[in-house]
Amino acid sequence: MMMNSSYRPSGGPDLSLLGPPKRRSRLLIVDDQPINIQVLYQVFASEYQVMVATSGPQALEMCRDKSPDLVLLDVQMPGMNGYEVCRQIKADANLRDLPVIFVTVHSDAKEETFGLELGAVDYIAKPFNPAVVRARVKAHLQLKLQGDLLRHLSFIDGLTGVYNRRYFDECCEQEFQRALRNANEIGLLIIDVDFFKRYNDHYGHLAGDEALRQVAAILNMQLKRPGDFVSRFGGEEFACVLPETDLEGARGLAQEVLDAVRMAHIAHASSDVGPFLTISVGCAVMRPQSGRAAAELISAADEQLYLAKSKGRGCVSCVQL
Ligand SMILES: Nc1nc2c(ncn2[C@@H]2O[C@H](COP(=O)(O)OP(=O)(O)OP(=O)(O)O)[C@@H](O)[C@H]2O)c(=O)[nH]1
Repeated sequence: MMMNSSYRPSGGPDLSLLGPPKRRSRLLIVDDQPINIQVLYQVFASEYQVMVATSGPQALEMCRDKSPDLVLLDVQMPGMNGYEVCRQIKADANLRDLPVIFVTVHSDAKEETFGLELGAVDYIAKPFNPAVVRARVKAHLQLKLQGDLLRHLSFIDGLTGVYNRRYFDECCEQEFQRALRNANEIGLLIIDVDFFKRYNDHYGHLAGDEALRQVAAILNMQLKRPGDFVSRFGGEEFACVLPETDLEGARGLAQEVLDAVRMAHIAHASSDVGPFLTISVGCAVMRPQSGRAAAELISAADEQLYLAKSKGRGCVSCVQL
């Protein structure tokens, strides 16, 4: 599954997803006949946020822009029919998890099988019983929300609550491609806790875990722009992807996170840097061009981290590619 960064809050994952839903579910009704729209609207308007599209292309646009939770899709429409809309939804990595229910007068077994094979979750024949349609939609929405939650959890690091390496790998590549398309710069920080083996040896592994949680929370707080995100890159390493950020901006942020960790005054009696826990930060910035890869940005930030370590730790090292 692709993650769409436009829905990502700054810094870390949206933990509000773990609680009860904060908004009404969004239904998109797609039909070219106003009378059909009206009937379905009346069935659902009191319970859901209902949106309407009257053609296939408009439906696809609304799926991309308005993030509905479920689509009720008429089959027979002039121009692009419902089957084609469904096919395009299922072919789009950002939309393929969106449940589609066909609502149609053409309800023979062959048509129904065809619609389900295209990836629809259900097929409702007209004329329909409103109570049955309501119940079916409710059941499919519950499944959708559970699926969303599971997908979301699969991208979170269990120890620190920030995004995990899997999320980093997908989203760093996605942001890199976006920067390439828009001719923007992109920055990457790779952050490592200094003398962390000694920390574990001195305070114990559980205290080490707690220190990692604290560092993750500090990094989360420092990242304020909607596209920025923190992830756990490895054991005691974190990575921050900074879309649309130049060298000066990335260097400034790197220094801010460094200062914030130091100012948290987490005691580290066996560090050579000072009495408190510190981090080293490798920072790389580039304006991607075709033929270049996100891996280049990652290995450059990693090299800078190595330089920061060799300069004595507790500092930032940056490069513009
Ligand atoms: N408590 C805890 N420790 C971890 C975790 N993941 C990795 N570590 C520890 O982090 C330590 C990293 O050690 P090193 O790679 O030698 O680096 P370092 O001691 O930080 O030394 P420098 O990076 O050179 O400053 C190892 O002892 C790992 O066991 C974790 O999830 N929890």
